[in-house]
Amino acid sequence: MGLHDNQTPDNHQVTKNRHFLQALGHALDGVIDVLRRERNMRFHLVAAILVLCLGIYLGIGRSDWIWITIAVSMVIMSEFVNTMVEAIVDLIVGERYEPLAKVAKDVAAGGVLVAAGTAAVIGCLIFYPYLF
Ligand SMILES: Nc1ncnc2c1ncn2[C@@H]1O[C@H](COP(=O)(O)OP(=O)(O)OP(=O)(O)O)[C@@H](O)[C@H]1O
Repeated sequence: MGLHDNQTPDNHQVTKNRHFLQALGHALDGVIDVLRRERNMRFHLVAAILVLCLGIYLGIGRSDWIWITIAVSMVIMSEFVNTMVEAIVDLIVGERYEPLAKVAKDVAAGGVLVAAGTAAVIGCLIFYPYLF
């Protein structure tokens, strides 16, 4: 790949994307990064696939699928925010202990917990009538 004027000499881009495909490529890098860095994200993904299979198997209704979609995307988005907060905090404070870094990371992790808990409740409310 040739050196463009929005890249450093070592080929790392540090300026705005020039076109949609370049932006899309970086957005996909972000998705892969979250999957690589976050063990919980891989767990959430497996859980989402299981819910998808169960939903298809039980033939759940259209509005149930809408709720499941909202619940799954809420958990995934919270993992993205959590990873983003961790990266920014680590960038700023590195290995140094900072009480505010702890607050930022703990609150971000708490957000994932709340989202996952809410998704679990939604899942129970949806699947209960089909199973029992
Ligand atoms: N620089 C820091 N200063 C103060 N506390 C920190 C700092 N870095 C991490 N911590 C504390 O250690 C905990 C774990 O940090 P880590 O970076 O592994 O985040 P995590 O939320 O455990 O990540 P994951 O979401 O991958 O499980 C944080 O929740 C926070 O309480």
